[in-house]
Amino acid sequence: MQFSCLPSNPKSIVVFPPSLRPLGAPQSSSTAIPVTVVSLAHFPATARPSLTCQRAVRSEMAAIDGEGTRTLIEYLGKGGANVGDDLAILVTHLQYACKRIAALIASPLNSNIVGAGGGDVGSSSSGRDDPKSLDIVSNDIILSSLRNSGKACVMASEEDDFPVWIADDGPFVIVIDPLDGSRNIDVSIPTGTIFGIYNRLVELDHLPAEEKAQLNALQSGRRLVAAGYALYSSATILCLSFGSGTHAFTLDHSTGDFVLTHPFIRIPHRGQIYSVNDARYFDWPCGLRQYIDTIRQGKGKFPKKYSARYICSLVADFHRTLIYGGIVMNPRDHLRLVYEANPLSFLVEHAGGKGSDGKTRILSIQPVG
Ligand SMILES: O=P(O)(O)OC[C@H]1O[C@](O)(COP(=O)(O)O)[C@@H](O)[C@@H]1O
Repeated sequence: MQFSCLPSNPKSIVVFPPSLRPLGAPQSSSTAIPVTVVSLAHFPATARPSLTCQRAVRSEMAAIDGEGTRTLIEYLGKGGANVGDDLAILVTHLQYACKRIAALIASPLNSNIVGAGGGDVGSSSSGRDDPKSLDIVSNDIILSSLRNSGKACVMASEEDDFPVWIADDGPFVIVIDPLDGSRNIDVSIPTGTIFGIYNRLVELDHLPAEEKAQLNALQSGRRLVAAGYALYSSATILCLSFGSGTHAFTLDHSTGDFVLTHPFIRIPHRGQIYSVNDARYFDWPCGLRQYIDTIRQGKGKFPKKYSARYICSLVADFHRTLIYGGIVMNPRDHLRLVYEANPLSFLVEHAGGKGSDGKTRILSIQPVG
């Protein structure tokens, strides 16, 4: 890991390093990677949004300025981001699934289900009447929504061993972690759903379902059409990007609508918070130890001492970093490129930040398995 290349006074950052992969382990969808989120100033001009994209953003902003409250459904339509009918329908089904998961997590009845911390449940070897974990129930909710949408060809989920082929004519590929952070659910710590959306690769249509499901799910993050997360916390937030800005919607429980509350999020140029599991300090490479030591003593170019915040729930730690700035990272080997790092990197890049493994742009890493 090359943390020596990080500035000693980083702007806002998210990091998950690859060199902590077990030796010889392939870089794959199940591989952890470092992610760095830095301000737009750190991008070369060529990596900045194109003029066409900037024009689309300006007209979208004008549309938002001219109106009051805007719901997600309105935002998706012709007067808003105008994402196209297929994508609008898909996202409508996904947001419904997220609302069902939010309700499930908050329900007193979910003790009949089992938190992911509750041991080995819901596995295929269990009996039919065994309780399922909330992860598995969330996975089922998402799959059924995608089937109902008619717009998904494949769902690749962190919960499934293999991607599930849904429909030959579904235009979109969905990669998803249905319930991240669920280890903490029994103590009501925030959790989240993370997803990415790709176009179906029509050139693979002739292949057997299993093969085309795999290959469609292994697209590079650069090909993402959209990405998002739902944060299940004191408020339920749905944060989305369709490639022109990153926007967050808050669930209004009185109407059941997601309302646009954070249009065009810009990650602050500089934050004062670092977020990492400090207990692993002695496992970190020395570059990372030096970097954290420097910022927490206020010895970088930015003279203030950074504070630590670590919820141990990726969506919650990421969301705080997106809004307040700073750096969030996981230098261990258990966050996934396909389901977690790619969608979050897409979101942070469209908010003016950066996702890195310490030396490489996350979105440029080709998943291999
Ligand atoms: O134990 P660590 O290294 O602090 O990891 C915590 C991270 O693991 C996660 O719980 C994800 O783990 P899973 O992918 O196994 O659900 C994240 O939400 C969190 O950021």
